[in-house]
Formats: sequence, structure tokens, C-alpha cells
Amino acid sequence: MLEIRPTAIPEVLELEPRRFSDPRGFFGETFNRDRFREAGITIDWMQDNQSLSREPFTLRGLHFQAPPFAQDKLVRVLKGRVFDVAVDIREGSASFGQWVGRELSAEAFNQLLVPKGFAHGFLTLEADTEVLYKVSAPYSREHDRSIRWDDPAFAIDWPNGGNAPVLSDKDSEAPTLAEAGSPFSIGDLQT
Ligand SMILES: Cc1cn([C@H]2C[C@H](O)[C@@H](COP(=O)(O)OP(=O)(O)O[C@H]3O[C@@H](C)C(=O)[C@@H](O)[C@H]3O)O2)c(=O)[nH]c1=O
Repeated sequence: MLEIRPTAIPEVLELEPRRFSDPRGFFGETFNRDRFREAGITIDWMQDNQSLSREPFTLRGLHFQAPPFAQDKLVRVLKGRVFDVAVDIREGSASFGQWVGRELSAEAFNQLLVPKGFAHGFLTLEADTEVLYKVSAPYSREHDRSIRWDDPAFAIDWPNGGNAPVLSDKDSEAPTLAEAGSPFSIGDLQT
């Protein structure tokens, strides 16, 4: 019913709900609390967010909210395709500074679970791409943080084919993680 694929960073998961296809199209449960709990994912989702990015190579990220408004995110694509990235910014983590990237698409019907303590961003690969994601804490403008998408400390291999990404003003002025500092430590997140 729910396929869960591990990634190189064990806390980041790729999920693929089952689809039932018929001549009309398909049906699938994109979130089922009991199935998630059976799989050990007990996150209490709080808010759903949707964004539309008109231009291909629009890049939103890298974002996180500082505690006590840190968010887990469950990301999927309604239309189009993105390259979705989670970067471990938990001080003291064995994978600190490492990133996981997955192509998510309406076609593939896959999702990425990005836990608290990770910065998140995505690059759209098609025009008019719509992304829908659940978050486990409410939005707080005061706790919202942006880190440079091309922070050299992460060396994320964005598939932008040399195109300059379309960025918000906030994201184009974002600091590196070294400049901003991380509010997360692995010890705090494990308790
Ligand atoms: C994220 C968010 C934004 N907003 C408002 C603030 C602002 O006026 C407008 C656009 O916000 P942003 O420019 O931050 O939107 P965006 O750049 O799409 O931000 C999102 O990027 C992805 C990668 C994430 O991981 C999300 O958590 C979020 O940070 O929407 C809310 O009201 N609630 C929210 O939860």
C-alpha cells in the first residue's frame, strides 16, 4: 500500500503510495495516518502548503524554520517535476552538510520526507510545476530561514543544466550556513 525507500541519509525517506489505475485514470491515498503509523512515521501533520512555479528552473530554497517552529515536511508534486533536496544541518550529525536529492513528479507519484533539522529546497524541471507538502509545525515568519542554494559547503548537484535559477529576493540574498549558523543539534532533536 505504501512503499518506503531509504536514502543515503537514513532519516530522509522516499515514499510511494499505491495507485489503482482504471480506464478513468487512477486513485491513490496520498496520506493515510494509520499506514504511516504502521511504517513508524508518527509525525503530527499540521498544515498543507501548495506552490506554483511558472518558470522551469525556479529554485525555492534552501529553507527551514528554527525551533520551536522546526518542521518535518512531506513533499509531492501535483503537476510537473522537481529535483527535491534535503540537507542535514544538525550539528554533530554523522551526515552534517550532506544532502539527498530525488526527482519527484506527478507521473512517478513519489514523495520525500524531509525531517526537522534539514534544510529543504527544490528546483522545478518543467513550466507550471505545482508542489504540495505537509508540514508538522505552523508557519512562523520570525523563525523562517533561508540558506544559499549554492552554498559551497554542500556542493549540491542541481540539475539546472547551467541555467541561472529563478529565485525570490529573499533566496538570492541568503547567507551560507557557515555565515548564518545552524540552530539544530543532533542531541536536541533526539530528545
Ligand atoms: C512558507 C509560507 C509562506 N507564507 C507566505 C510568506 C510570503 O509572503 C509568501 C511566500 O513565502 P516564501 O517566499 O517563503 O515561499 P517559498 O519560497 O515557496 O517557501 C517554501 O519553500 C520550500 C522549499 C519550503 O521548504 C517551505 O517550507 C517554504 O519555505 O507566503 C505563508 O503565509 N505561510 C507559509 O507557510
